[in-house]
Amino acid sequence: MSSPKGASKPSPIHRAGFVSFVGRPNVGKSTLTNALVGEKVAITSSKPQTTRRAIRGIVHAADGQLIIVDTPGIHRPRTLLGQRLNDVVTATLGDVDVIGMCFPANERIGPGDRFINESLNDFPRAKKVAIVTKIDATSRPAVAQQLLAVSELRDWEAIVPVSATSRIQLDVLLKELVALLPESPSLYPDEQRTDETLEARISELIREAALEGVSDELPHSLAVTIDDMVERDDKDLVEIYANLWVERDSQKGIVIGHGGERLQDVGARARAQIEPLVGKQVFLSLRVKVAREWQRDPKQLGRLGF
Ligand SMILES: Nc1nc2c(ncn2[C@@H]2O[C@H](COP(=O)(O)OP(=O)(O)OP(=O)(O)O)[C@@H](O)[C@H]2O)c(=O)[nH]1
Repeated sequence: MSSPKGASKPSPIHRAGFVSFVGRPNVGKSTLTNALVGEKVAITSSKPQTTRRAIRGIVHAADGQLIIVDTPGIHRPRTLLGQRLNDVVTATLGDVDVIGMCFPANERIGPGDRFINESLNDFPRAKKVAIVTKIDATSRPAVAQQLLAVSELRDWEAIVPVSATSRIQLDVLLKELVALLPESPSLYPDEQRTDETLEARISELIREAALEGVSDELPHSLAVTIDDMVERDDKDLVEIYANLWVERDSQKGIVIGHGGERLQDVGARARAQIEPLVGKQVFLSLRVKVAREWQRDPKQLGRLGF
């Protein structure tokens, strides 16, 4: 069959693939993921090492689809939980097309950055891009200095300065990342932004609310499970029954707060985030429970979803 007259030009190249952002804790990986995806999919927090799961955010660009696999910070394991985090990182990075290593513009490159940069040699398949984050937080000369320092670490495919919170250069970064992906049709439907289950996203929002304004020892000791989600027939309402797990009785006190005030606050903040997600009113029941030393116990880790 001959081709019809005036057949349309071959369509432009479409790309799709996986990217993972790595870097020391607190360099802005989760915030960058959220800013690129345009919807809250990854937990962000001012506390380091709060990202546990490989969460995918999906960015739909005109010429490609970028699937972001958000990994926890690479660090040396201290507990069994730490060990599992590193396993997640290794499994994830072995599988992605592009690794975006993040360096905050406002902090000098240190041994932690060098350690991670060197470990990237173990993943030869992935193309490596340097992302200088938080450029809003420092001066232009300091950003320039950081770009130079980063360029000396390895032969990057690209070096892109960005600010996730001020939304500076996000389009440039997206273009660079998509250009490095393999030619492929979209891997996910257009309307989809994440492949996390609703339950997992709700758990993360509760965890994030519970971590706000607590002392540094708590983040690793906090896990959330959802017992039940009930859609009410008579009202536009979802009832969510969740447990907040801590390791020690003393931590239980911290989470609940004086007269239960803190827990009420946590519930209110979590609910405000969950309601737009489920598109309904939410009744949220939070119970704080103690699972002793759960970070070191494989059985408990399994039960808590790690
Ligand atoms: N000024 C400024 N702050 C930022 C920017 N991006 C992130 N931050 C802040 O940096 C802190 C850490 O951000 P996260 O996105 O949680 O960092 P992360 O690298 O995902 O941290 P882990 O999950 O611990 O690995 C938060 O307080 C953010 O608000 C940015 O572009 N500008």
